[in-house]
Amino acid sequence: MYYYGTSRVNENNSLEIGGVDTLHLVSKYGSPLYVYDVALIRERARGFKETFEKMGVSAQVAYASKAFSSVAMIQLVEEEGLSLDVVSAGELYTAIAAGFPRERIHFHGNNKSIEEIQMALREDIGCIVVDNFSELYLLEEICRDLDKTAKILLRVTPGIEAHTHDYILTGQEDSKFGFDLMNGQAEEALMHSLQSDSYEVLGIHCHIGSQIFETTGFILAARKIIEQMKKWYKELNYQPKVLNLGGGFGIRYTEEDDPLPASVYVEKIVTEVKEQIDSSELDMPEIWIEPGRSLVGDAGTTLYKLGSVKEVPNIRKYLAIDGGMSDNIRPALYDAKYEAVIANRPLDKPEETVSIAGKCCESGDMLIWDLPLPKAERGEILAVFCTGAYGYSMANNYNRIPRPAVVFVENGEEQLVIERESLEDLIKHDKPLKQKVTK
Ligand SMILES: Cc1ncc(COP(=O)(O)O)c(C=O)c1O
Ligand SMILES: N[C@@H](CCCC[NH3+])C(=O)O
Repeated sequence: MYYYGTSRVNENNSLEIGGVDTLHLVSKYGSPLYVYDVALIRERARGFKETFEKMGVSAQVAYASKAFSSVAMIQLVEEEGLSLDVVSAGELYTAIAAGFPRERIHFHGNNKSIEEIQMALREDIGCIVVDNFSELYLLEEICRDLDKTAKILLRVTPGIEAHTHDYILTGQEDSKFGFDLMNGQAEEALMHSLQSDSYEVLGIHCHIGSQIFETTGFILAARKIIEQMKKWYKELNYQPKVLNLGGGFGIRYTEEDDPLPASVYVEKIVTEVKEQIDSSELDMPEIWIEPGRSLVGDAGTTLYKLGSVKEVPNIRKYLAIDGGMSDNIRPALYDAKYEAVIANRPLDKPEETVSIAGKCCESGDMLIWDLPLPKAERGEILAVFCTGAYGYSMANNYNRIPRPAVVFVENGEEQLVIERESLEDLIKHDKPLKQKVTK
C-alpha cells in the first residue's frame, strides 16, 4: 500500500496522519470524516513556489480553491504565500472571511453574475479573468457604473484540449470557456479591451484541462499563446505582463497513476516560455499557474465506518460505508478510482475482494469496485486515500445526508476546520406548508 505524506501505520497498528491516530479522530469527530495532512499541503505548495524562485522568474502560484475551500484552508494558502483563484461569490466570500489579501485573488468563471462582478470590483481584487464577449461588455458597463478600472486577464482556448493521460489537438469550438485563439476571437477581445478606459489588460490566461500527467500540453499551449503575443506586439504594440497557464497537474490516486513532481512541470514551462520570449522582442512576462488538485488531492483522506455486508454468491461481496456519493461524487461522476485500507489494522493481509458501496439510493453510488481487503466487519474504519480535491467541495445533501466534518492534522495536533452538518442544518432553510384556509 502506498502511504501519502505523513500517513503511516503507528505502534498501535492503526493508520496515523500528521502524527494523529485516525481512530482517535473518528471517535472524537464521528464519520465520515475528511482528514487533511497539512504538512503535505505545505510541501506541495513549496514544490511549485520554490521551483519558480530557483529559476529566478516572477511568478504567482494561485490555489484553485474549487478543489477545497474553507476559511482555514484559505488561511493556510496565505501562510504559504500563494495567490488564490475563486470562481463564485461563495468562494470569494470565503476568501474575504479568511482575510486573504485582495490583490492576490483572481476571479474566474464563464458566467459571473452582475452581483459577483460588483463584489469583485468593490473588493478591489487582483484581477478578473474575462471569459467571453458578453462578459467583456457587461464588466465594462459595471466598471463605468462603479467608476472603477478592472485589472483583467483574457482567458483563451489555445486549441489544445487535455485529457487525463494524454492530449489531443482540437478546434475547441465546443468549449464553453474562453476566447478562441485561432479564429480571431481572442484578438478581437484584446483589441476591444485595449481601447477601453475600464480595463487594464494584465495578460492572457489559459487552462487546458485537469489531471494531466505530461508537460507537452502546457508547452504547446505556451508556444501557441506566445506566437500570438508576438503578433499582438507587432500589430497592437501590446506587451502582456502576465501569462497564466492554468492548473491541471496530475496526482497519484492509484498505482496506475504516475505523476511528475511539481518541479518538473514548472521547469519545463519556464524553460519553454523563456526560450520563446528570448527569440522575440517581448519582455519576459510573469508566469502564473493555478493548481488545485495537486495542492490538496493526496493530502486528503476520508474515514468511514463500515456497515452492512451483502454477499451475492459467486458474484460479489458489497461492504457498505456510512457515506458515499454525498461526500465523494467523483466515482459516480467520473469513474474515479481510489485505494483504501482498514484504518484499525492496515497491515493485515488482504483475504478477499470486496466492493465498497455508498449508502445513497443509487445503484451507481459505489465508491470502490474490487478492493482487496482483509475480512472486515461492521464498525471497522475504512480509510480512503487521496480524496482531498473535489471531494468535500463537491459534497451534497442527496438523501438529506449531512455533509461530513473536516479536520486538519499536523505535528501530532488536530484541528476541526469544518463542523459536521447537523440534521437541523438540513432543514434550516425549509418553510412549512401554509395552513389551508378553511371557510
Ligand atoms: C480555470 C481553472 N484553473 C484551475 C483549475 C484547477 O485545476 P486542477 O485542480 O486540475 O489543478 C481548474 C479546474 O480544472 C480551472 O478550470
Ligand atoms: N471536479 C473535477 C475536476 C474539475 C476541475 C475544475 N475545472 C474532478 O474532480 O476531477
